[in-house]
Amino acid sequence: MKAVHFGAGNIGRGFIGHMLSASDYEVCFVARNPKKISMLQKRKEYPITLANRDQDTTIVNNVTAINVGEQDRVAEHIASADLITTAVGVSALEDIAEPIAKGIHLRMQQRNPAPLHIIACENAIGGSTRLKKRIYPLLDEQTRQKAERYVAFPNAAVDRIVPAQDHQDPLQVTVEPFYEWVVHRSALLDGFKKIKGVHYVDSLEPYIERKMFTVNTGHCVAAYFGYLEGFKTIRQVMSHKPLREKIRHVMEETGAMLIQKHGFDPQKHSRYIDTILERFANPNLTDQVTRVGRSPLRKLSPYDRLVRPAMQASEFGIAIPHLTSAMAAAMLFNYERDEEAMKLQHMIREDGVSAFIRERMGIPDAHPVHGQVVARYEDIKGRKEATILT
Ligand SMILES: NC(=O)C1=CN([C@@H]2O[C@H](COP(=O)(O)OP(=O)(O)OC[C@H]3O[C@@H](n4cnc5c(N)ncnc54)[C@H](O)[C@@H]3O)[C@@H](O)[C@H]2O)C=CC1
Ligand SMILES: O=P(O)(O)OC[C@H]1O[C@](O)(CO)[C@@H](O)[C@@H]1O
Repeated sequence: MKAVHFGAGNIGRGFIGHMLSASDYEVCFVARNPKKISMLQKRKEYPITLANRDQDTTIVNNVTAINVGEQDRVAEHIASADLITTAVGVSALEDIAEPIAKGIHLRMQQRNPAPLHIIACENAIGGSTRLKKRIYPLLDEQTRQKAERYVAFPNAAVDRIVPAQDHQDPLQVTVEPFYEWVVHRSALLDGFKKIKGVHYVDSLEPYIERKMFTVNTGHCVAAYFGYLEGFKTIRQVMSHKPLREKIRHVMEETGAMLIQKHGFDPQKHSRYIDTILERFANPNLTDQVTRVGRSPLRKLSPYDRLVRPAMQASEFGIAIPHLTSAMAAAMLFNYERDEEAMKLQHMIREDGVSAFIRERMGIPDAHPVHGQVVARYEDIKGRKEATILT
């Protein structure tokens, strides 16, 4: 069985490539970095190290790579593949739609009757559906009709912390031991080769919401609160007891919503939060707050990890003082090397906080969450300025 994976970055190599190879898929990375591509082509393997006490290392084999710019070669690989996966970042899905569309077109021309599954492994709700919406307009009507029968886009939730890193061997990647990959089973076509270790479910929403609004909410909140306090790494943030408590409170607020919406057992959910806090604090992993807080415009968008749980909690009448503080902290993330952070600061300077919350976060002026976020923003900003002045 053959898989084509877009993005040979941290999650691509450290999670998806590893899982696919362990399930006897031949994996071809479609990547951008010429040095990594050439090394993958020559070596056909790379090491991954677990961030545990013994730093256990395993070799991922049966892999190769091609450059995303070689569109004909990419199309040929897609025409004969069984599975396409992606880990390029949600915003880059639009960039890979065209090469995938060309591959599907060639595949249909070649009358390959085998099912093709396309799974976006990104931090987003409905990532594969979003990718499909980018690909379909690029297909002609006949190819689109065939794709409806032979190509499936199951949504998925992926969870494994893989920080940005630099090793002597550019292919090496250190990952946390924990992982969870959940795939929407009902969207699978007959003939799909199961990936070992993947959890297949008929209803994905409870899983993806639990993951996004606990792990991803908690993690980015650790980054934004930590950044405001001047911490560099998530480990430092987690060692600061008052901040760790604040992060837990945010996760308890999203948890109250998740428990009410999906009927999760409160005690089990509390243990889930504990496990996640321990994962953030992993002493064998160094993760920068600026990586975990990256792309704040995306993280503050209406369907992402901050606004979406806040709006749902509000509908259930759940108080969210900590979550609204976290949203305000995200709006104060002004890391100069993050393009989105700079854009965010520019927007707030130009149009004001209220317009940002309305236009970019999708929270109308009259909604109670709107006023709460404005108040928290002014409060945190005021306190920060007072600290700088004293
Ligand atoms: N790192 C983590 O802990 C986790 C990340 N994710 C998600 O996985 C995705 C990837 O994240 P990371 O691996 O951390 O980022 P990364 O920056 O390490 O990897 C992304 C890779 O995609 C490549 N890429 C971007 N555009 C491309 C294109 N058009 N064609 C081919 N390759 C392209 C980049 O060159 C890079 O190597 C994101 O959506 C992220 O939210 C999900 C769970 C955990
Ligand atoms: O690209 P994003 O959304 O910042 O994703 C990275 C986040 O996902 C996580 O892996 C959690 O699944 C964290 O490592 C990190 O905070």
